[in-house]
Amino acid sequence: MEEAQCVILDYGSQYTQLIARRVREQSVYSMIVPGDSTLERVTSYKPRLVVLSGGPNSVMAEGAPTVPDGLFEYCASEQVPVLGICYGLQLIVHSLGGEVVAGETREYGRMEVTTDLKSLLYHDEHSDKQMVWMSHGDVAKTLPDGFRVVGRSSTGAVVAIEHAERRIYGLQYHPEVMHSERGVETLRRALFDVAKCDRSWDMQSALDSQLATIRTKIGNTKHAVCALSGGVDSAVAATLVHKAIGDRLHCVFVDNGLLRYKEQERVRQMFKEHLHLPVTIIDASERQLTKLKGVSDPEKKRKAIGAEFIAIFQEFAEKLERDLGHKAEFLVQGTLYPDVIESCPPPGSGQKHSHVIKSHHNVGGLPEKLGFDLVEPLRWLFKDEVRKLGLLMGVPEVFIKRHPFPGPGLAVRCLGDVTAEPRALDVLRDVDEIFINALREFDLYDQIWQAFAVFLPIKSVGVQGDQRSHKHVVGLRAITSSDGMTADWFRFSGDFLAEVSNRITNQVSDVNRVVYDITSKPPSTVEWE
Ligand SMILES: Nc1ncnc2c1ncn2[C@@H]1O[C@H](COP(=O)(O)OP(=O)(O)OP(=O)(O)O)[C@@H](O)[C@H]1O
Ligand SMILES: O=c1[nH]c(=O)c2[nH+]cn([C@@H]3O[C@H](COP(=O)(O)O)[C@@H](O)[C@H]3O)c2[nH]1
Ligand SMILES: NC(=O)CC[C@H](N)C(=O)O
Ligand SMILES: [Mg+2]
Repeated sequence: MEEAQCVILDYGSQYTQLIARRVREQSVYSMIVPGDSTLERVTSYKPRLVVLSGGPNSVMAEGAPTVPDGLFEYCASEQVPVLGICYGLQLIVHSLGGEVVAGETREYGRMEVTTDLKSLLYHDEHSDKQMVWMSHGDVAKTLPDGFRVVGRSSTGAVVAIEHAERRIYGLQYHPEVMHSERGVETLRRALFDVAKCDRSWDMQSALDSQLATIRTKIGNTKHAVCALSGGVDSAVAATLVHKAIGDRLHCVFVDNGLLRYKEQERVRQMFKEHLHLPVTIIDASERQLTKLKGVSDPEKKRKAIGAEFIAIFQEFAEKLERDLGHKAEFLVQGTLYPDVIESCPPPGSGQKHSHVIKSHHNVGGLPEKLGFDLVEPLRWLFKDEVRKLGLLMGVPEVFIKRHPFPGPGLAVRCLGDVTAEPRALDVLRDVDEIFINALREFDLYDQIWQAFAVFLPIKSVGVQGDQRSHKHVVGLRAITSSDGMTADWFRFSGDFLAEVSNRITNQVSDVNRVVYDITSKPPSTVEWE
């Protein structure tokens, strides 16, 4: 049986994989298992640290997930430390005799906490104050015997606890998210100072093992279709699979009518100059927009787009079979972990406690009858890890540095029925182009993780040239992030925003008002739908 120094019990947090990647970043191999696994399963990995993840449930609710029977006894007898995060902390408190109650207010986003520098979790820090990221409603009211508080919020709430002798630790905040300032250091202390793990994992070994896995899966004669979007994930996935199976890989790019300004031409040029892989471009704009007519529910829109993508890939595979005589049994997609976790708890993944946030077109939006076996070599990675893997394989910077662009494209940025207002998509394209060009001109593009415009299906009153106008409102969004799981809005200067707003209202005649989105994720998401 495989060994993993760190075993993460998953209670359905949006951030479980993020914990795993933070552990990978420390060169420690980790394994995620469902929160209700048996004790035997957990102990079979011979962990040196057991982490209990966050989750959407409340420990007080009937049927809420609990720790495997005997976990705390095993950890005590084998001297294996336990770290609970958010729901994990609440589980520790609830299971060992303390009390968890619903907080008076829920806490989402940034918060300053004061920590006890005597705790092993914080022991070599210079300051006892740090900014952390919260996402919870319940709080620990009384602690089980032997526990003490080692971190408090400015309002006095318990945010970190420990039982130093039993080596059980709990954090109410999320150390794994980038916006928790010193979260990585805290996890590092848990891994090395508390649990004495060794560093023995790296990206090159992950690359080698992925290549071997792909070769075994596709074999020496079979063919695969690769959905290529011009974005970084599919460029890296295609490069990886091409390394494994060479010309048996057939790439296809779909223009679904929801792309940005001149995207098809630009992507065609990028593929030609930089990627050197044969790509077939399919124009499916009309059929996709017809399918979206009258659909305004965001989930229905996403599913309609996912289904159409697959229909097009299937037709492409049939054409390949007719032209070349090879049946493509596999579909390669650049699916990343955030696509998976927000979309659906995939069967067998152990994420059955998670909530569906939105169905990404390439995961939860897929139709039931796929007709392909999926090859998704990046499925367990995050965007920045994919960028690193891409650089390791020599994928050109034009792909690596591009802002992400979702497969459902402008459909999730044009709220409601995208066909309701005939000019909506064109207005959105023009506004987006002005905004992105301004970011490049003012040297801001690379400081921002993702930026785009949103078309709102409402009109507002304005005055232009002494005349009353009744025109559309557009939103601008720009965020900082490292992986898209959490995000903060980018602090532009007022002058920059004024310049962009001016350009938009002067150049796009359908718009008389521009607003800037100042919400973090959580509580918002990056895209508006
Ligand atoms: N227009 C498209 N044509 C073909 N495949 C697409 C298209 N858009 C998305 N896909 C497929 O869906 C996957 C997920 O899309 P997603 O936008 O998350 O990744 P990406 O486009 O490769 O990278 P990025 O997130 O940087 O935009 C892609 O990796 C690709 O396999
Ligand atoms: O390929 C994709 N298909 C989708 O259906 C999809 N939905 C969101 N995104 C991108 O994922 C990141 C996180 O976005 P959200 O906070 O809106 O979920 C952001 O980078 C989004 O642009 C998608 N990408
Ligand atoms: N993020 C979490 O783990 C949340 C835990 C629990 N559902 C709460 O709201 O307090
Ligand atoms: Mg994309």
